[in-house]
Amino acid sequence: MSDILYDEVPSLDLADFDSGDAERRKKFVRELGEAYNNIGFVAIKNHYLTDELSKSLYTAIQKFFSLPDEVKQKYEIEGLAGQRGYIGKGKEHAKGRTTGDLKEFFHIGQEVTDNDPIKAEYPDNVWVEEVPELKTVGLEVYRRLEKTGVQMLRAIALYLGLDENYFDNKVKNGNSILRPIHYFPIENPDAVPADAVRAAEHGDINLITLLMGASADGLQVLRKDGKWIPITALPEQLVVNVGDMLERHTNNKLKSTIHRVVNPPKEQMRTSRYSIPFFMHPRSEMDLSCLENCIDEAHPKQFDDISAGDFLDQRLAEIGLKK
Ligand SMILES: O=C(O)CCC(=O)C(=O)O
Ligand SMILES: [Fe+2]
Repeated sequence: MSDILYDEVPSLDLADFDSGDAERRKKFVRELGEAYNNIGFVAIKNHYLTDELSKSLYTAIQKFFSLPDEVKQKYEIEGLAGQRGYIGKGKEHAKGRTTGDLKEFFHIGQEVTDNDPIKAEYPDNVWVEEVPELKTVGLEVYRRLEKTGVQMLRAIALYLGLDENYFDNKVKNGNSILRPIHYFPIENPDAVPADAVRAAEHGDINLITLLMGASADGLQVLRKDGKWIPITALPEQLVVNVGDMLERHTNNKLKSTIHRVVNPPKEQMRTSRYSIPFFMHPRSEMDLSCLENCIDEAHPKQFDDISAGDFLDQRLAEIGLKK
């Protein structure tokens, strides 16, 4: 276990892992593992998303979120537990809280294009008549982030002493979600609940999260010594962090670190913040039981056995999305 106290999230170059050079690959795996064993977050460059695509997606989502609330509500579909389409202001709260976060968001899910029977498990995506480009751009970004995630999981598998392709078939047609978020302007800060924040402290539910650079500051990660560290990814970087599913599966070896998005100073509450995380989920049948090689005398088994699907359902109820 490494005890470094980072002042910023470590930066890695995915090209090191993608290169055919064994030493560069090993270095990437070692540094990634060290960071995930410690702070649970890294920033990577040379991923598979382009600047152009990311800009196009930001443009499309800004167009969507600036539609009147009544129009956006057409895309908020009952019975989907917030898994597709629009989720309105204040609907989601962090686990263990009841005050809703000061955000609205939109979910794009997996499009199964082969004849994998898992297609029947997933609700159809919800597309927006007023912003048709959200579909084309959103799906392209989804595919590229998914591909980047597969590479990250290969490096993680090697760090864990597993076969490099251990996660491949577990995330193939997995239940991942692309979530453009709008932290909306607050005209009157005194009118919102005193404890309401943009995103209250939480760990992500999924295996790993890939986060495109946000439009403004505010994201912070909780370091082991209790200090909140701001995350400032460079424009060409993606932030990739460990989620609760991976923490569980690795019996706490890899850390799902608590993070939050703080409110801006009062005079800037009238400004928007946008961000776009991609939550990489496996197929629901994946067994999240602690890996044998992550259990020993010094690290007794910390979690009960559960499948990814059951774990997700449990957490969706805890954050107010599933009744
Ligand atoms: O908006 C951000 O920068 C991060 C959002 C986040 O942590 C989440 O949606 O899980
Ligand atoms: Fe998060």
